[in-house]
Amino acid sequence: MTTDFKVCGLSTPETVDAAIKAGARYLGFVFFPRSPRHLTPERAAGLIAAVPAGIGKVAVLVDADDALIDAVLAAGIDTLQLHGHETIDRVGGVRARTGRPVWRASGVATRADIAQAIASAGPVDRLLLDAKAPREAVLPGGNGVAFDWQLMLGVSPPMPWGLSGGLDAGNVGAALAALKPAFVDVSSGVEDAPGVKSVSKIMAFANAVRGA
Ligand SMILES: O=C(O)c1ccccc1N[C@@H]1O[C@H](COP(=O)(O)O)[C@@H](O)[C@H]1O
Repeated sequence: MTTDFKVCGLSTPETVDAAIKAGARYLGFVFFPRSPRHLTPERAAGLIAAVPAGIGKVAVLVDADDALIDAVLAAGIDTLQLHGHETIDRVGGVRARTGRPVWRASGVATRADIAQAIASAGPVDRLLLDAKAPREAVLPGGNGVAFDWQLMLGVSPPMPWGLSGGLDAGNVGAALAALKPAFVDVSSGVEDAPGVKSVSKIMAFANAVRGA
């Protein structure tokens, strides 16, 4: 069975279409002005309108307020990926208020980070383990950096979890074989430049996931 994958940071009709044709289970849209992948809810609505039922439309949010969350849901988003410093109470509050699936993303650089990510995830539907952002990074994610996957050996999070950070067509097979996450998430690894997605790299990533 093929592992589910998400293509994140989509911003054009062509690349949304490519991700759908490649078999992505989730499409990610970033609502964070400092990101080169940032979209307004209005622009996202135009892209989401073309997505068939059955494919998840995930908003990547960083410490978003309720007004932005309501705007992205109105744009057609169905799943909320919280990628900032949201507390357990905030995660639970967003889930209770919206009734939508919530994913909690956490940065990993050490085994202690993984334990902390699990302990502080709150009532999430999925946990997304991403590489901790480099000190000089402007973004909390989407930096194309992987963490040391050996840190996950022997760790079995009690909730469905996904792997992200620095994945691409060349390494995702090894990641899947070693860690067996419920899903994988890619952004920089299917780009020609920050924010510029590549149709051929999306296809190559999908083939690598299927071949794993
Ligand atoms: O992609 C972004 O611009 C972004 C901005 C703010 C928070 C998260 C972001 N992306 C997420 O980062 C990971 C890993 O991305 P990459 O493959 O290493 O580039 C992924 O979960 C994206 O959803």
